[in-house]
Amino acid sequence: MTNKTLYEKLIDQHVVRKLDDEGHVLLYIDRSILNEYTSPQAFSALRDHQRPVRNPGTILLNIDHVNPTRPERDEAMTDAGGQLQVDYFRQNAEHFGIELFDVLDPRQGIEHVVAHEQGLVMPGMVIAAGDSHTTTYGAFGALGFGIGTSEIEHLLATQTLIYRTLKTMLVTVSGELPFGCSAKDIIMALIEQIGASGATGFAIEFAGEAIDALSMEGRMTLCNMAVEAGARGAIIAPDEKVFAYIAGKPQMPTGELWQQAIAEWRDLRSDADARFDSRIAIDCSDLEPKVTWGISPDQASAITGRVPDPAQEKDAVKQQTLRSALKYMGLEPGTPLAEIAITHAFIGSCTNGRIEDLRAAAAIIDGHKIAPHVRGIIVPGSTQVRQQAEVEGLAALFVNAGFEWRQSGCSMCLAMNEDVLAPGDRCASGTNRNFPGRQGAGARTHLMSPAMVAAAAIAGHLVDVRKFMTAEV
Ligand SMILES: CC(C)[C@H](C(=O)O)[C@@H](O)C(=O)O
Ligand code: SF4
Repeated sequence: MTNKTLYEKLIDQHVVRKLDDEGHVLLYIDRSILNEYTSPQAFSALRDHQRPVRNPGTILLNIDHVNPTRPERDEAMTDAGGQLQVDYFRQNAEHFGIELFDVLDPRQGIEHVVAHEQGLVMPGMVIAAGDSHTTTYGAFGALGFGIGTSEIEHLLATQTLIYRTLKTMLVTVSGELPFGCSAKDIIMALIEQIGASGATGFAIEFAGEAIDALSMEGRMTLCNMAVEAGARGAIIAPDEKVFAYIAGKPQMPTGELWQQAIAEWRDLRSDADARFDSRIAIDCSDLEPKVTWGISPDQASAITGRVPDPAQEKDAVKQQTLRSALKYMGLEPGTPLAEIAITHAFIGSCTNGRIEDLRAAAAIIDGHKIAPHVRGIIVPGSTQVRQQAEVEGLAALFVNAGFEWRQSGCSMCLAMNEDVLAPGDRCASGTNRNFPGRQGAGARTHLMSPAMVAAAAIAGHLVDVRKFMTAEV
């Protein structure tokens, strides 16, 4: 009998060599996904030293950050900088013999949606990629984490990384998710509770009945956004739901190999007496739909709440932090959150751009029109999600309600293409980051679930989604 956490087991299985007594190891990496934005210098360094990529078959190059999402798709980027990045990315794919999902590829999309669609994520894997939301893969019982450009170079050259093992945090979520709430509200509640750096230095394991009950999409939302609490890894022990979801995906084993794989994957769980460095318990039965009112993901509250009053804050530093958040957000203390008017509504991103998110939004929008002063934009997480939404009639429903229905990419999640807000714009956003300028210089972001965004788009202001729901929705 061992007493290890799932995280420790995955690390143990991937350690090539222990490097010191401070927790540094040489870690074997099973898979990597690179985007056009964070990989160029890594490739340049390999070229300078005339090094090959050690195992090109384990890498995928995928364009998502800078590509336009205008409905009529072509290969051209909007600006010269983006075009340069994409052109170099294409050259690197060719030069190093690595598969590329280019803009017009039917498999293209945001990397954290594409990866599992293509069956690249399997339980037990360690996946390091040039993007912080690689934590998403924890939903499949894989350890995923983001790496910087020099680490990408090391990984490409050696298939390994110098890695510092993390402390472990068990987040147990009990209770039944209430009406109107989703995985987004659970993760926003956790971040609000522990703070935007509350899990820095930790790998989180999520467990408990509310996690078991979540769909795969919900689990991905949860693990994806765990990085906004500082976690460089968030993992859920794989169960039958995972196996059913990944079965038959491209690149998954089949037949006898598949049977062997799931037999091994069923053992991927923390031991009953595993020791965690930290434990957090959340009862989700009294959650209410969440929104952020500030410039950090932990500056959040239930939609029934009000903009906080800095004067009530005794701690001078915290008071100043609050004041500057409200100044940037253009909000008055005490304003009911449900009275904050918006100019934009955005649904998309690797946090909430999957088919289930679009279905949740459509269920709210059905039969409504968006408020005349609101520009509503929906950017599916992948080309596959887009096609699926069209087949299901969701796209038509969005368009009839007044939304723009666009092609896939990161888009207004980080505004690196032409999908940029203007100073003073205020966006109800189903994304993951709300720091100043995230969606455009001087623009204001309120994070929330896609259903909440849909409701806000209709109302023209932040609003409690439960007002738009019948008990059956
Ligand atoms: C561009 C990339 C480095 C970045 C990340 O790592 O997360 C981006 O995807 C984001 O969401 O801010
Ligand atoms: S959708 Fe947003 S969070 Fe996700 S990878 Fe793209 S920019 Fe980063």
